[in-house]
Amino acid sequence: MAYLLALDQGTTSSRAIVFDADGRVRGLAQQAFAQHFPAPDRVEHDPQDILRTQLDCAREALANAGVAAREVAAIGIANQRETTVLWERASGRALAPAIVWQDRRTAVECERLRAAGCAEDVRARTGLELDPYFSATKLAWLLDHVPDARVRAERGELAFGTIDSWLLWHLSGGRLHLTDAGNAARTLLFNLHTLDWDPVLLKRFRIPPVLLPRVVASSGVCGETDPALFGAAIPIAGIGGDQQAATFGQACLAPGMAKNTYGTGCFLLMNTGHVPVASAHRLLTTVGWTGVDAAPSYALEGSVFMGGAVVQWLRDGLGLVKRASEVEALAASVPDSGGVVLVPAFTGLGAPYWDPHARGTLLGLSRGSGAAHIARAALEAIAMQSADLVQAMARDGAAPLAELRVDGGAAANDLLMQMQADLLGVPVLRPRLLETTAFGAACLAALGCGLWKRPQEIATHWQLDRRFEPRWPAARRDEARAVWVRAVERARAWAQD
Ligand SMILES: Nc1ncnc2c1ncn2[C@@H]1O[C@H](COP(=O)(O)OP(=O)(O)O)[C@@H](O)[C@H]1O
Ligand SMILES: O=P(O)(O)OC[C@H](O)CO
Repeated sequence: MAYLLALDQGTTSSRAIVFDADGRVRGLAQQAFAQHFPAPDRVEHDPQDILRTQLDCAREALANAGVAAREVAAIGIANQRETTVLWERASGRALAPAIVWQDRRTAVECERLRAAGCAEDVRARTGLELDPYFSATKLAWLLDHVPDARVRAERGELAFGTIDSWLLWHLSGGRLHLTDAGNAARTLLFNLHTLDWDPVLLKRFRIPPVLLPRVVASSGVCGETDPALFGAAIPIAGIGGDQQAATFGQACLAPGMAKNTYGTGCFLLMNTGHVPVASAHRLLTTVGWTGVDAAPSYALEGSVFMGGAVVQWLRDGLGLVKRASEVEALAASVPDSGGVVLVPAFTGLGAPYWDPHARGTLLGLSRGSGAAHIARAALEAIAMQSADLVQAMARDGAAPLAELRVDGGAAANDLLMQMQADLLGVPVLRPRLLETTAFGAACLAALGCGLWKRPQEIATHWQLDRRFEPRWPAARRDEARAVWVRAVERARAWAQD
């Protein structure tokens, strides 16, 4: 039997899963790692923590599965995207903490570039917003603030990478400096149309080209692991940003199919086929994957910064629940939120608003409001933000959504999934395997190493757990949406000054 090892390097934890050739989970390991918030607008990870936890998980998952490295046909990597690492080529040592995708320290620089009239051109080239979310301004910040970094970069001593590149470098003992087009497409430095680094953008963001990884196919053998790591060299045959990987793992292979992942944030991606569809409503156009069909696949994406993280805040910030899973019973103990609306713009608002100055807002409180109403409002906010994305996609002329496939930690919440179906007016489909990100990475690797022959094989492994049917009439939906729109207006631009 041949096996696949999927590495899922997420924002709050590293995971590894061993799948067999029929797509069944054989072994799993997960390790959380420290989140660092050195200032209100900063979020950092220690790149060494990322590496250590990821390698530990890989070894533990193999041990749990009772699988030896030589039995693994290929490794697939899925990773938190945009998070930026700068390291020294000679030693493989990171020069500074990784700047995480949620970090807003470069908001002012993005504003300066927008004021200089760059946003439209950047959008046309990259499909992205000029927002601190993406890697380019984070990398420029590192080059400007780490002592000697810019000179050393110019001399070719340093390497830049998103987390896929950082892992690949160390998995290969420093031999591979690579990324895939899906990850590259999140940097603000990559041209969606030429599928290569864009010289105009490199100049605009002041990035020396010598820092950049080589772009390879998302699915295809790109190298192998250092034999010292797992006891034998393992081919590496899949690379995907975690949201792209989840879209692949959800078998959203045909244009118009969409998935939403409810993790720390919410990420809704719709496959648009082999053409990049430009958004007029501030969604992102992104590369899905390459190397699967002759032409690359593209997606329209909406990214919400606070998804399941709202529930973490109820737990850690307010102490309303002890565990995230308890929020469902608390919210279900009241029939509605009693007029309470929470806009969780704790780190600004992502798509379709892109307002780094919006802040969290709790509205409609009365003497009767209690913890349960706030919990319910928090779940509604997650569903409302996702509905904003679907609405923007419809306004962009996307085919009406027939169904939404869901995954991620918070998709386990039945009440939230029912709210989502009610608010969208389409069925929400939850698969049995919620680890679709890791599964997608395994699928990219299985096809990349030739273990699987056709992408359609993925669909044969996708199994339904539960289908949530919409129950609200359109009028009720519109009413609820109108209240939400008013609440979002109150939250916007709050921290402008
Ligand atoms: N039953 C639940 N209801 C609502 N949210 C939940 C539930 N279980 C977990 N979560 C939330 O889901 C998130 C974890 O999901 P996960 O997919 O592991 O995230 P990530 O990959 O971003 O680290 C956390 O933010 C947590 O608060
Ligand atoms: O680690 P996740 O699952 O929260 O995903 C993070 C995204 O890739 C950020 O764009």
